[in-house]
Amino acid sequence: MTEPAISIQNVEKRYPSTHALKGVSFDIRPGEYFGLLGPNGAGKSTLISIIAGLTHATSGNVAVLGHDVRRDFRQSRRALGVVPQELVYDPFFPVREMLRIQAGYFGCGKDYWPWIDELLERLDLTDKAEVSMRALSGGMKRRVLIAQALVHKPDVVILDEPTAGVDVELRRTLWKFTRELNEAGHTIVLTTHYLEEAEELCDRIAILDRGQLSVLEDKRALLDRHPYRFLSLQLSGNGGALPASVERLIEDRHGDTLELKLEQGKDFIADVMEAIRDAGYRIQDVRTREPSLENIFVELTDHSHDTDEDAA
Ligand SMILES: Nc1ncnc2c1ncn2[C@@H]1O[C@H](COP(=O)(O)OP(=O)(O)OP(=O)(O)O)[C@@H](O)[C@H]1O
Repeated sequence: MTEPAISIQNVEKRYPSTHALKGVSFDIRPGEYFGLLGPNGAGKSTLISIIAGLTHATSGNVAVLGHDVRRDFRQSRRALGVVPQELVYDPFFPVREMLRIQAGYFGCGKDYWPWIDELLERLDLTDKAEVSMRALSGGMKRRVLIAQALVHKPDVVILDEPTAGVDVELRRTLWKFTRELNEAGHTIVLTTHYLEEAEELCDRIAILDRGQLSVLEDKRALLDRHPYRFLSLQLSGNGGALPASVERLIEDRHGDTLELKLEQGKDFIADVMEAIRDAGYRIQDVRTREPSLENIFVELTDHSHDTDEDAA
């Protein structure tokens, strides 16, 4: 069997006041584009820190391409490129020099310089190569961070919210670039709060929720497993009260528009429209929409109906 890109077995992490990871196990397969999602405080950053060897798990095992992150730290770290959430850099070095130094930390010498120039090119940084970090804009610094994580051509790349606060153009550049890296054989792990990003890019999705794995599934299967669709109806006319059969489907109303959620095989568009016409309205416009990953995520991580016991 092929070695997992990342293997996570029974990982627990306890901080003095928080049980951040409560026994998490899953494998990330080589070559996949993997989405690690979860609400704030779910434990994503803690798990990434453990994978990167920056924090130790309280118990459990993690390996990158078969290298245990504690016992074989150097090899596991060498196989990994982590694009961090926060900007950390030395302000005085010019960009290209800084990247060459960074490559040196991984034992990568001059034969990696052409790759560094390629990274600069792909991230639109070539004309900034001689500029010092402190003179770059926030978006440019973020591009450098990505280059920095990739200087040693790691097999596995972790992107921890790479597009938080970046403009649309850079976001597009990054999407394209990471997809190309993935096509070239790199395993990509993406954490993001932009669910449309995960929906667009990822093959499989894991959702961490309060320190536990609540979902691990192919994206397509996850989307298909939620068999409902949204119906948006624009009404006119002075009709009366809508029947209960329609009222119970209403998710939102704004102006003359009703947003309804219909379960496949149970609620039928034709029946709904007929009931609305019978109530004395004209239907001016009809739109339907499939659920997005965002809708599913909200549904799966909504704890508003939980009891206190569930949270413990
Ligand atoms: N160094 C630390 N010391 C104590 N508690 C911590 C520490 N780091 C994280 N925690 C706690 O562990 C839990 C998980 O936090 P973590 O940052 O891993 O979540 P996250 O899923 O990355 O959240 P976000 O999406 O907000 O970044 C939280 O309750 C957090 O307060």
